[in-house]
Amino acid sequence: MKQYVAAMDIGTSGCKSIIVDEDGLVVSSAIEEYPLYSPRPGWNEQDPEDWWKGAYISLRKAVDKSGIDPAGIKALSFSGQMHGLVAMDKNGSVIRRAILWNDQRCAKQCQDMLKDIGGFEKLRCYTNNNMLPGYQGGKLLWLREMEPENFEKMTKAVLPKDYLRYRLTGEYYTDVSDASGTGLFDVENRVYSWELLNCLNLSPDLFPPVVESSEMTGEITKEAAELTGLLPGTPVVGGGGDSVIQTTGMGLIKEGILGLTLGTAGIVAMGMSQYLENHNETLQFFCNNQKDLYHVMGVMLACGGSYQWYRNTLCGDEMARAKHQGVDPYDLLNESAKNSSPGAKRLLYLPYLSGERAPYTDPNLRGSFIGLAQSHSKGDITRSLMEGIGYGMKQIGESILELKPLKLDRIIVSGGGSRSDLWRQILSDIFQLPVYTVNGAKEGGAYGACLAGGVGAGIWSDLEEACATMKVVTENLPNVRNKEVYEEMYTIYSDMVPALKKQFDRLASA
Ligand SMILES: Nc1ncnc2c1ncn2[C@@H]1O[C@H](COP(=O)(O)OP(=O)(O)O)[C@@H](O)[C@H]1O
Ligand SMILES: O=C(CO)[C@@H](O)[C@H](O)COP(=O)(O)O
Repeated sequence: MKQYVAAMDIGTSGCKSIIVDEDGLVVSSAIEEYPLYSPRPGWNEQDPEDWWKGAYISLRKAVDKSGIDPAGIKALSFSGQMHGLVAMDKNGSVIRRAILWNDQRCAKQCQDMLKDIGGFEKLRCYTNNNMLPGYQGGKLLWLREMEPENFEKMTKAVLPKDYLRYRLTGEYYTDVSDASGTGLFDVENRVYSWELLNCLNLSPDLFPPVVESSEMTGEITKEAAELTGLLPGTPVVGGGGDSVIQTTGMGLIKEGILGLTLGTAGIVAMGMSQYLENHNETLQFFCNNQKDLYHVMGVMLACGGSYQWYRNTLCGDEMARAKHQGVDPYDLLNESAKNSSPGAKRLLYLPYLSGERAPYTDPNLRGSFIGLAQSHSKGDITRSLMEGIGYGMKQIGESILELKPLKLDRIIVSGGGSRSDLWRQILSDIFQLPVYTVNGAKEGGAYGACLAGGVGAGIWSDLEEACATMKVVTENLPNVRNKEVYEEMYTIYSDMVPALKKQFDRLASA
C-alpha cells in the first residue's frame, strides 16, 4: 500500500492542508480562510476556535479530494505562523484571543526587558537571538503587566500550531523550531532557557515539553478523527514554525544554498549544520527541523508587500486593463518591466514601506524611489522595485555569510513573487548565481511539514533523503553581462540608508 503524510499550515490568512505521497508529490490540497482582528493600530489577534474550524475543515477536504484510503496516511504534521501567544487555563480553555506575530503592542516590554538584562549581547548568551516585539516572550510580559487577571489564570502559553495539536490529540507539545521564536529558548541546547525564565520570573511550567520536528507527540483522538477524516490513532509529529519548515520544503537543510522567499514579507535563509554565535541583532538564528541542524534568516518586511502596494496604489490603469483582459495584473506589470533594462535606467527603490527588520531593524525607515527622471517609464519604475528588493535581499545574504563565510552555489526561490521569470532572472543577475524553483515549495510551510512528518513515520530515513525527492521546476542562469551594472547599483543602494537615516527619522517623528 502506498504511504502518505498529511500536514496543515496555520497561516495568518487561512489554514492550508495538504497530502503528499512517498515520492514527494502533492496529491491534494485545500484552504480555509479565517478572520484577523485588529482592535487597535499595531494590534493583531485571531480566535483559536477559527483556526480549529479552518484546520479540520481543510484537512477533511484534502482527505476527501485525494480519494485515498486514510489508512495510508502514516502521520500528520504541522507548519504554523510563529511567535503568537495562545493563553490557556487549567481546563484547556482559551483565555483571550491569540496575540499574533505581527502585533507590536509589546515593543515597550521588549525594550524594558533588554535594558534589565543588560543589552543584546547579554540576552544573546541565553537565546542567541534578539527579543523582537513579534516574539511570544514580550507578549507574556505585556499580558502580565496589562491584563494581570488573564495572566493569573494562564497555566500554559501555547504557540498557534500547538493549540491545534492539543485539539487533535489532547497533548501539549511544541517543537524546537517554533520554540526558538519565543525569544525564551536556548537554541544551542534546544531547551527553554531556564536561566532567562528565572530572570524574567516566568514559570517553566507555562511551556509545553519540546520535541524535534519529526518526533511523535500523540495520536488523533476519536472525536478529531470524525471531524478530519483521518483514522483515530494516526500519529502526530512535532512539525515546525512556518518560516523554518518552509525552507525545509525548499531543500535548505545545510549550508551552501541560499533561500529567498518572495512572499508578502521576504525571507533570506540558510540551513546550518552547526551552531554559531549570532552577534547580529537583525538575524534570527533558530533550531532547524532535524536534530543538530540550525537555521538562520533575515526578514524583509515589505517584499511582495511592496509590489502589492505599488499595484494597488499606482497601477489603476493596469488593474483595469487586466480585469478587462481576464489576466493577472502582475503579469502585465512584469511584461512592462521587461522593456526596461538592468539597473532600471539608474532608478533605485528602497523597500522600507513598513520600516525594516533586516538588514536594519528600524521602524523609522521609509520606502522611496530615488533618481527619478522625466525619461523614466512605468516599466522602469516597476523594474526598479523588483531590483531594490533584490539588493535588500543581497544585503541580508551578505550578513548571513558574515556569520559563516562560504561560497554559495545556488539560490532556491519560493513565494508569490517567484512566479515571475523576470524577477527570478533579476535575482540571478544581482547575486550572479543560478536561481531555481522546486516542486512543493509553492505549497509553503505545509510541504516541509510533510517531509518532517514522513521522516517521523519512517517513509524517509532523514530530511536529506526526503529532500532528495525534490524536483527542479525552473532554472535561471546568471547573465555575466549584467554583473557590472548590478554591482554598481548595489553599492549606491547600500549607501542610501546611512545617507538618509537622519531625514527618515525626521519624517517619522511627527
Ligand atoms: N505573477 C506575479 N509576479 C510577481 N509577483 C507576484 C506575482 N504573483 C504574486 N506576486 C507577489 O507575491 C506576493 C504574495 O506572495 P505569497 O507567497 O502568495 O503570499 P504570502 O506571503 O502572503 O503568503 C504578492 O504580494 C505579490 O507581490
Ligand atoms: O514572523 C514570522 C517569522 O519570523 C512569520 O513568518 C510568521 O510566522 C507568519 O507567517 P504567515 O502567516 O504570513 O505565513
